[in-house]
Amino acid sequence: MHTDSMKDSTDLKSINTSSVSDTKPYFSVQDLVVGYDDTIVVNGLSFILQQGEIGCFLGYSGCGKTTALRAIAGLEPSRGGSIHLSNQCLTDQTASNALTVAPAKRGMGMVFQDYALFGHLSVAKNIAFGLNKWSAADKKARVVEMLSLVELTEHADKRPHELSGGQQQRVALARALAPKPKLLLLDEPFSNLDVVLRESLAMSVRDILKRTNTTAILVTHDQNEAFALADKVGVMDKGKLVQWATPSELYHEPISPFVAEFVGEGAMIDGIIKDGRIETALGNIYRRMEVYDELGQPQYCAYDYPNGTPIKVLVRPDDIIHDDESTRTALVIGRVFRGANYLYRLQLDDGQTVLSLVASHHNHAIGSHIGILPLLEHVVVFDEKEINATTWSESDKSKRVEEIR
Ligand SMILES: Nc1ncnc2c1ncn2[C@@H]1O[C@H](COP(=O)(O)OP(=O)(O)OP(=O)(O)O)[C@@H](O)[C@H]1O
Repeated sequence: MHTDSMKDSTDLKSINTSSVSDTKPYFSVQDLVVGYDDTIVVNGLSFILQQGEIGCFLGYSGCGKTTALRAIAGLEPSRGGSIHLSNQCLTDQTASNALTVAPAKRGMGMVFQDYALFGHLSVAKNIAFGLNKWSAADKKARVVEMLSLVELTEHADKRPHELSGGQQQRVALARALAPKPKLLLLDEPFSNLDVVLRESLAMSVRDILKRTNTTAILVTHDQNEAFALADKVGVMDKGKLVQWATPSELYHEPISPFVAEFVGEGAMIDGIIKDGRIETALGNIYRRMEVYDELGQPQYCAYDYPNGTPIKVLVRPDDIIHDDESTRTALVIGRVFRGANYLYRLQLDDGQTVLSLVASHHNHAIGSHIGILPLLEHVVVFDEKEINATTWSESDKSKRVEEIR
């Protein structure tokens, strides 16, 4: 079963990048391998970005995000694979004469976690730093433009230490963007900032990158940041890109239980196949086809598994609705106040737990039972080989529609 996003990355293998120039992606990484001494840290990374797209590597600490970013910048040597940017080959270890373009010649800008600003230079001079080959007039105009872009015009003559953390990071962004890089790399750019500022700065950075049509790659371990900033997010695990997809696809169509549990909140419950449906402690799940009849009713069909096959079902907090009228109840075993909502941890009759988002005026004590209404229409299910059995490829779907008709 394939999602379109999977096709994006796997189809790359079949693209003959030398002959089909108009279908060539703006930026492509193919089978990249990077390591330190005897250890492979990035293992076969492949993805593409179109011009102006923002990509992100998301993953636990140590999974190889920064190493992948540094190899793209040319700061770590790659041991395998190729990288192409805007019709230029930056490294190709697959060619008979392996080639590598030096970091300074790759046309990339970088923004780091610690801003790396020059403390003795003014904001304007920091921004002008990479423009030494520009004429004085062009340089001056570009600095004015960048100051306005990051809304720091009135701070042009200040030193970095006179600015807040968020302002300093905007100076770093303006400095990186000033020379018009072909690709901007951002390594945990907001991790020194407090949580509230992080999300609003991520949104304003996205706005700036979109306005300047900048192609960028962000590294973060914070999924809110990834979702606020990126068009495509790659979830990494042990040096591999597990899924490269839009934030919404990652959330609704995770390719494996690892992605499902890493992205968003939720709980996995057990199910078992019985006559083409899945029996669970929350009720039966029928395979939905995302195909509708003339009356707009969704069409269902049987899951392709024999009776007795164990299944894992991902239940998100918004799949469990609190309903006082419901005869199905669950025991409140924990809760977290989230302002508008409580996130309840609920125990089902068979001991399994699920989460539920409930408006915070419904204040139920730990130890009480509440009525629940499970919405099992869009849950994601995984078989024993950890394959997402919910996602339909277009060809699987049309074949199935034909069979049903
Ligand atoms: N210079 C180095 N020499 C040897 N090993 C390294 C070096 N840099 C990183 N590593 C190792 O490579 C692995 C991946 O590190 P990397 O910094 O790429 O991970 P990361 O996903 O960016 O982690 P974090 O989110 O903590 O920054 C880790 O096990 C790390 O210890």
